Amino acid sequence: MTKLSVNINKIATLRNSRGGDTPNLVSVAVDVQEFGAQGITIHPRPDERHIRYQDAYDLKPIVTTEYNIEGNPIKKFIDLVVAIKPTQVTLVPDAINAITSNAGWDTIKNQSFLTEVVAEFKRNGIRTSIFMDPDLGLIEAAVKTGAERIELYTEAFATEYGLGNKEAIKPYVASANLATELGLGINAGHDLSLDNIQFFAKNIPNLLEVSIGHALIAEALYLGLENVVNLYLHKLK
Ligand SMILES: CC(=O)[C@@H](O)[C@H](O)COP(=O)(O)O
Ligand SMILES: NCC(=O)COP(=O)(O)O
Repeated sequence: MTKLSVNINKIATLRNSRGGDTPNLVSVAVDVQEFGAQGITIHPRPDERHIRYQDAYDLKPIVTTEYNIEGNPIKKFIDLVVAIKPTQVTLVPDAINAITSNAGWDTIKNQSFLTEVVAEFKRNGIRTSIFMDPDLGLIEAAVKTGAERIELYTEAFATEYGLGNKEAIKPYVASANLATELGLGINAGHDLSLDNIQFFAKNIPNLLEVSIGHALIAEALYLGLENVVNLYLHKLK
């Protein structure tokens, strides 16, 4: 079965927008796990515009499922992850000012850098996953870094599937088959949603974990809105 890791970046975005502590990130993470999610994902960015580095520490004692920390392995990020020792670190080659993740690693160009970083996390007992486009050559190079998993970057699939192009799954299926053959575990994420997740998960062999944030939090708003509006109306009677 594929595990669902809920990315709670957007909860932190909402909290930060008022400068206070509503919604409380730790309570949300506790509830998300209570509701059955099998993991919590955060992606602290260098500007801390949503998840703050302190959040990563505050979450550590309450994440009883898989704790996945994503980010670009700059020194500050590596130190944070090594101090916290989550279940998994997902390496993402973010540009400093990227609005969101927009590319996977070039595992050929960055082979020696990634190999060093993966070894450092391995020494600390942390599983490493590499965020990747569905490119067979790059996946062959990924295994040489020593990483245990790859995370397939699903934005291209999500966009094409939304336009009705189901063929967009093909490179992901081929990538998953190759990764399995090479002994790499398979995660996936970015722009997965209630609309596309079932099709994606049904077609990708050996999909271990998906991390979903942006759409899941938006869907939680849509699906919860009627209930909350009615609760307010009731209080105003
Ligand atoms: C690696 C990945 O696809 C997600 O972590 C995504 O980047 C979410 O980050 P933001 O919430 O900052 O958009
Ligand atoms: N690794 C992907 C992730 O954590 C969530 O991405 P998104 O659902 O916010 O696009």
